[in-house]
Amino acid sequence: MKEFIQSLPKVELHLHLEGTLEPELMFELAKRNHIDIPFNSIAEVRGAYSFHNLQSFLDIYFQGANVLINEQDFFDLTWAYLLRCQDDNVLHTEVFFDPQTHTERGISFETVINGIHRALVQGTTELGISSKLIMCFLRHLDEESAFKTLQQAQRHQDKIVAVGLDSSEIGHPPAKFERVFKQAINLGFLTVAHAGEEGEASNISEALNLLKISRIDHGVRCSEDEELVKQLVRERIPLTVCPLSNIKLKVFDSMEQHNIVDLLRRGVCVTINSDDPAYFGGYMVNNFLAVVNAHPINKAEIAQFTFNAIEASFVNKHEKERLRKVTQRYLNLYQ
Ligand SMILES: Nc1ncnc2[nH]cnc12
Ligand SMILES: [Zn+2]
Repeated sequence: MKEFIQSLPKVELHLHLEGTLEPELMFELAKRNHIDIPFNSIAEVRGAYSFHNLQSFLDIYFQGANVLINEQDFFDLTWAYLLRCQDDNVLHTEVFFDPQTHTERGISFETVINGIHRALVQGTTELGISSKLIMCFLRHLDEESAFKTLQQAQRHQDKIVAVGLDSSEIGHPPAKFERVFKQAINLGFLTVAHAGEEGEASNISEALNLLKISRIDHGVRCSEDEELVKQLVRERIPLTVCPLSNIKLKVFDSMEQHNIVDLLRRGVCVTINSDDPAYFGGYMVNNFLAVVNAHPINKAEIAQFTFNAIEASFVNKHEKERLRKVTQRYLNLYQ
């Protein structure tokens, strides 16, 4: 099964570039940019990655991002992630970045996006990995800051396909950003949002109704509302689920208790993603393996995660068809 998962074609739809900052690169960038970090060794960094909820992770995640200063740093971060995609046979990826994490520290929007974009283009030409970029608003910041960020993004609309919403869910419901999302949609951006990760199921409905999102990031707490699950199935609304993240942040007590396989079998368009792999114990293959090791599941069901991700992706219908064919051929050969 391990070999089947390793070579299975994959599509990732929920990945924070800032969450791919491995301790080794953190040290290298800290040295290069003369930034003090509160760790003496890579082992010490990894030792600090023990979280009891989303906020305890976010505190460390924002601190880690302080080593990213120059355009080349954002290139190196993104390129290192794309090499992991190559290792895990990820054919297409749709990645988040949080501009406010950087602009709030005085780094220009251009420095961030130009470094990321250059790596994504190189990923397509040199590695054959296609990608889309999604700009997330930090929901713990105010509406004014989100509007300002949206304005900065307008000059780069050729590089950004959608806007999203991340950071602390509790206390910052989707309604807080209804007007920002309305403007983003008017400008031509697609929309997604983190909802129902730590926050309750009503956040999912609110994000669907007020923010007009194309897919829900996490959304695992939908199980608490039977009518909502039926709606997700009926309308094929995708959930970008992040199994290892959910265990690390104590959304579920164990992988055996995770609801992803149950949702899959009920017909929800669930997908497997790595969220912040440098912090949560691994990239796509590790997330697939963690699910499969905890839940008896056959190869057709495992491949369904890829078919769902293709369906939920923002690529055009010809590209979807191509990815479906590649995946079906693989399944036919190895089933
Ligand atoms: N899992 C997560 N939830 C909310 N915001 C995030 N930012 C990075 N990872 C996140
Ligand atoms: Zn996330």
